[in-house]
Amino acid sequence: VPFLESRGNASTCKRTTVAILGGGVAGITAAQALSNQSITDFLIIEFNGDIGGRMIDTNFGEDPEGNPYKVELGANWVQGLGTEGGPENPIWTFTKEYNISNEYSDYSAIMTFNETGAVDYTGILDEFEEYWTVFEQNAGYILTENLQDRSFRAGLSQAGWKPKKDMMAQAVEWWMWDWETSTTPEESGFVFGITGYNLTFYQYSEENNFVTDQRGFVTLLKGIASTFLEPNDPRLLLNSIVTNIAYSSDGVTITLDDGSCVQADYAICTFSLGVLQNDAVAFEPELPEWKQTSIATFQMGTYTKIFYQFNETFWDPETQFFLYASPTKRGYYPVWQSLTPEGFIPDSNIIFATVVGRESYRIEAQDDDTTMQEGLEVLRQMFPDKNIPDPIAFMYPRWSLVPWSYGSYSNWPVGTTLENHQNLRANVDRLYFAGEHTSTEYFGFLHGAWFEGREAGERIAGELTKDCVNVASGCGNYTNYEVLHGTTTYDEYNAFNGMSVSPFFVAE
Ligand SMILES: Cc1cc2nc3c(=O)[nH]c(=O)nc-3n(C[C@H](O)[C@H](O)[C@H](O)COP(=O)(O)OP(=O)(O)OC[C@H]3O[C@@H](n4cnc5c(N)ncnc54)[C@H](O)[C@@H]3O)c2cc1C
Repeated sequence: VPFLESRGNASTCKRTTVAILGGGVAGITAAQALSNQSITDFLIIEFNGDIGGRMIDTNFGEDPEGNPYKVELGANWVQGLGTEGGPENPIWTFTKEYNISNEYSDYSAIMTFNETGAVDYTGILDEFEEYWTVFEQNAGYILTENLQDRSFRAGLSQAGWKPKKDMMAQAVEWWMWDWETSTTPEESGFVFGITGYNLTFYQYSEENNFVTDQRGFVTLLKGIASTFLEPNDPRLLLNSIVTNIAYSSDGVTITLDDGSCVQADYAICTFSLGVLQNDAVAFEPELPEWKQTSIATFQMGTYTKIFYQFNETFWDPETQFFLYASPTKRGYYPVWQSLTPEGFIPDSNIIFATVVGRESYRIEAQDDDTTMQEGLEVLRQMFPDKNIPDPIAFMYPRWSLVPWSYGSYSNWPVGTTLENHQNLRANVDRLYFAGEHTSTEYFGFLHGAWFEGREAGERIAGELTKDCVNVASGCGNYTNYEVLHGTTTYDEYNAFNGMSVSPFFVAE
């Protein structure tokens, strides 16, 4: 295929100043930042038929009148709200502004179970909380002294938390770690695991509010978008799938799957880390080594909510969370969340389980009925005295297979550095990047995407208008690191360190 043909005939491309690739939170806040600086010539190019990205709901089950409920498949909580006089999470600000119905998630409204039924091991939860202070001190020391990072598992273990084969302790650990990050303590880095937690929950607050709005959580994003987009605004291209991004120091040409193209002075790619990792989009030229390394390094987790609606609430109607410890498998249908309590959706009789990571991949690969039966079997163990009926509705998404996301949200693996992550953020020529995954402070969260979209928009607006409003970190190019250094110099590979043959030795 001739080069020009592969990326569309540039002379017939739509022209725009800034192409915003993706209409999720980051794409919308990027466009808003441009609008705020009077740059109105932009195009938002979005795969789906609506904006929102990972803020996405679906109809599920039915209410007493026979109308479906709305449940959130993706983001569901405002995480870390804010304190009086302190900084406020922007997602919380807009949740209030657009009257998004929500309710405080009370993590102490919890009951604990194992395969024999209800067994109170909430004491282990309290114990883990006490260890958390030690984790924080240790991680803080490693960060300030620039010591070698380790896995979250190693961090836990060195602080004295060793769940061993106690499945109830493992369930507690899953609830406190895997549930938030979608990854195991073995896969996660220690320092940035603790840092990420602190920056959201200590900077704002330790409150998480669960959104139950029957218009969908995305109503919030639509509210923000309505401040600068008209209804049916021609600058929003929906159902438009980007396949190819050709970039240079002069501009960016974007090709869509129908062969049409957009030529822009700048572009902001807000596609998820999963999309970038799955080669769903081709870059011309290939992204530089430093960029590719960062894309390959960070992890895309998968978080799966498995929804059941019953014809009655057979569980305690006031309890929000039911934690289950499987006798054989850590992370097997571990958390069940009820929508019955006051403030949620009381008449719904909806309860949903959450699994992450490998368990998500396992159930994604099997049919719905098999998964439904597995969950029911767990519920029958948890409530041995109840006669548990078959559900009247059942559903779960398969996030790791969704072609516009390929997973749920990102996490920092073992042994990475701030520099490597900065490379994930950094632009390559006129092609900028933003999204949940580029947030150093709030990766994995809605507010991370919100800040990062705004920053990319402000950096480009600063270049175009010569008026830089992003005072904290400037406008135009992001910092990037061409070379990432290891911690062992080549001459240390010697007999004194136990390596008496060269690591490159090959017997003749
Ligand atoms: C199951 C789940 C639970 C979560 N829970 C929470 C939570 O409770 N609280 C919280 O704060 N955060 C939560 N998150 C994270 C939050 O949803 C994300 O951080 C945020 O929505 C990411 O926004 P974004 O703009 O970076 O990316 P996205 O929302 O993914 O936006 C990128 C956009 O690009 C589009 N796109 C992708 N590929 C293409 C292509 N080839 N061509 C054109 N367009 C394309 C996509 O359709 C999408 O609209 C959750 C996420 C998931 C999946």
